Amino acid sequence: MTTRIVVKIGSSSLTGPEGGLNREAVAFFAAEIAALRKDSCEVLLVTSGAVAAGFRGIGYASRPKLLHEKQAAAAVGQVMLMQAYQEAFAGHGIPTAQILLTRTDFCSRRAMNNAMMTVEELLRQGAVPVFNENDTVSVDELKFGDNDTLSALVANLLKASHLLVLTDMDGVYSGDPRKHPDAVRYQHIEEITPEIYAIAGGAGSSVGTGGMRSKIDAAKIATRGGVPVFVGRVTEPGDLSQAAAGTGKGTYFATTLSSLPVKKQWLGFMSTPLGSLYVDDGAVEALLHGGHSLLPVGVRRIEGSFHSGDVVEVLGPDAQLLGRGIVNYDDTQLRSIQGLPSREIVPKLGEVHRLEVIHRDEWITLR
Ligand SMILES: Nc1ncnc2c1ncn2[C@@H]1O[C@H](COP(=O)(O)OP(=O)(O)O)[C@@H](O)[C@H]1O
Ligand SMILES: N[C@@H](CCC(=O)OP(=O)(O)O)C(=O)O
Repeated sequence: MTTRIVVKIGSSSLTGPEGGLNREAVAFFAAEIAALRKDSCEVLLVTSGAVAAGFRGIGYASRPKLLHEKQAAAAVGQVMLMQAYQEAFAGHGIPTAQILLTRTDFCSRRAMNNAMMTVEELLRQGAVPVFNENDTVSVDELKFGDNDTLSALVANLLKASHLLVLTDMDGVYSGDPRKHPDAVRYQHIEEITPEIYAIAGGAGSSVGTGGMRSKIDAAKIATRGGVPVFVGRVTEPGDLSQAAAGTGKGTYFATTLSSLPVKKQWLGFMSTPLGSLYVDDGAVEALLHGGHSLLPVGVRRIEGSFHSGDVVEVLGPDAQLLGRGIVNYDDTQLRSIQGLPSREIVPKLGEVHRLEVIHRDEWITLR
């Protein structure tokens, strides 16, 4: 069985500190990916660097901060980026293809199925699909925020064997090494806890976007979808194959979970919850360990306004996120039955199509 690998390359690895595209870096990564493919791996590439590559070409002295300026720079830089990859991979006899996505695309099952079919065909034909966010049409609140998240969504969707997130640090440290010289590197992170989030800071270089926090977010999404993750540096020939083999210069996030059906991926990582349900300890046990549905008796507090069929998030008594699900009541109905045993629901509301607040089949654990 072919090993399918998603490689994400951050801006910090593709551009200089003053911006502009480092074409030698593009050629280096193309050679690394070509070597992986010789080891009978399929490789999908998620690349940043469009904004960083393009901003000087459109007259900005430094990487823009305003959304429309970033979008203009990306529109210029994306052409430069793809041209550089096309030339670099052509030297290895590998065709490249451009896939531009936005978060809105991921919310559409139809768009995702179309994208998946295109990507599977490209892989069958021996091409390297090169993904980036479609910065021209993304808007601030909908942007992935960074390509780390995009790479995790792609890895889950295409059921990758590994996600390799390449950056300018050789892994996740106990603090940003730029600010904490005594920080120590984690070789492996078994569980992504609030303490791990606490050590992950923002972007390091002048061209980065997501920082280590977004890489932790991406690792959480990918491992939840059954994809192990590497975050680290690839600077010498052979480093990428080492990263894929588990001996890379970085941090590994393992997972024992299986890949998720597209519906659960959408529910967990692409949907927008319209409400929050706070539940009691009994409901926490039922949802996290019992494999049960959420019943009205376990609901303690409701926030937001929503209709039956919308997505809501569910939180425990400690306000920690437990997961997301499709709710079977609107918020008004649910407020009138919260805390009631199931036998009292029909007398209270009349006939309902489902007693469960969230049915197990329409639930995803995110804890
Ligand atoms: N705990 C941490 N461990 C390692 N790097 C960290 C940590 N917290 C913040 N960082 C910063 O995250 C940066 C990598 O993210 P970013 O700047 O977005 O790079 P990229 O362009 O590769 O995505 C590092 O250069 C580093 O300065
Ligand atoms: N679409 C943007 C992505 C920016 C981004 O995510 O940057 P990074 O944090 O360096 O991966 C670009 O190509 O510049």
